[in-house]
Amino acid sequence: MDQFYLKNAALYQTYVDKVDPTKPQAHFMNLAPRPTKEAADSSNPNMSIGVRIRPMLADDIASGFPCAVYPRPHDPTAKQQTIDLHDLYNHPRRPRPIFKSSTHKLQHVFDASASTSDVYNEVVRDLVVSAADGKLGTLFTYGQTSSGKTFTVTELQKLAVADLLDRHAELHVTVVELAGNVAFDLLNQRERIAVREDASGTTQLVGAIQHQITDKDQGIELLERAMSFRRAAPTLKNPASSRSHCICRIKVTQPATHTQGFLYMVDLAGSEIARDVTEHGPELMRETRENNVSLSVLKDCIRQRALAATSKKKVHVPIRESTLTKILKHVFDPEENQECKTVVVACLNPSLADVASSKNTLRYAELLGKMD
Ligand SMILES: Nc1ncnc2c1ncn2[C@@H]1O[C@H](COP(=O)(O)OP(=O)(O)OP(=O)(O)O)[C@@H](O)[C@H]1O
Repeated sequence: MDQFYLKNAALYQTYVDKVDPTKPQAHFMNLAPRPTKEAADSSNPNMSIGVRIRPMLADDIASGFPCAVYPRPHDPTAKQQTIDLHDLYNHPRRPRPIFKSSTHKLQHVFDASASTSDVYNEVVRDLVVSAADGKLGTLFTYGQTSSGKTFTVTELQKLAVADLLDRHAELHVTVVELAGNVAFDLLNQRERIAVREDASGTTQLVGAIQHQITDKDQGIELLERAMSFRRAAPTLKNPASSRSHCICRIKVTQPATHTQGFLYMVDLAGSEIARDVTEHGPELMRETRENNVSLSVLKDCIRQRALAATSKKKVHVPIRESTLTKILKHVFDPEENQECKTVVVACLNPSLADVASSKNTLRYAELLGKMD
């Protein structure tokens, strides 16, 4: 596919240049227009979905792949923002490749010019306020490998800590890495820990040390120390690819009222498709398989949780099938009665080389928007 895209990069660009972004969906080369995808439900005040499109990096540009992801200009009056994705296909009965676009609508879209502070102010601050009020807040970033998840979540963690300290909260942080179903404490020399449900059904990180954060600099130092213990390996797509999920949990206590909230900030391992793993050795392949299994359980939980929101029948959400979803139980459990706000930031690498993965990421982001 890469060779096909590279060979037709100039043709692709001529199609992209002809796109009229005011149309609901751009279609060229005699393709019949399709109805625009059903907009995601943005009415749930406890769930926000954002998409962050990282810039094309020097390496992306040097590799010759054009940009495939085009956010439309921000419309402050609209409930949802629009992204167009342009792809190119071979058609057996046509002399030239076919250009095909899809339109995706999401609550919050951050283009390549947006800073992490913009993401924080628009979607994460509310979550932090909620945790400071004694509730549960969860942020997770997901997307294909090298889409900017770690870049985004690392900076958001620091902004959240600074904001919580400004709110005079007492903070205790735990940072855990999940390689498949095995959990390690990143603030205790990668000691292995256990993930268990207690009698009340709450998931506990047994053996993980909670470190108090006393000021911003010490908080940043702790978070950076945790990141330095994270497993990373060079891959075809990312010279410093995180090979695991990373969960940063901040316990937020208000000394005046004794309320206790939790903020979870989760950097998911990158999803990798067959093309991304052609140069993986056996160890990287094993990690990829394990990560893909837990991401797949996560997707099942997302799908089933969305179904549970609309079905009158009891729907099974397979929360216990992976350690990751056990830790995120409060997000997916339809029986959960503690108020929980969730923010998902789907990350995209805009290169045409990754367009199939980007489409998947956007589809799941739209599905998440339907969780009620
Ligand atoms: N918004 C951004 N602005 C500038 N550079 C970015 C941005 N987002 C990501 N990058 C760069 O893109 C590259 C990949 O980002 P990152 O490592 O965060 O991806 P990832 O999704 O966590 O990948 P993996 O799943 O493989 O760990 C890094 O070099 C990072 O610095």
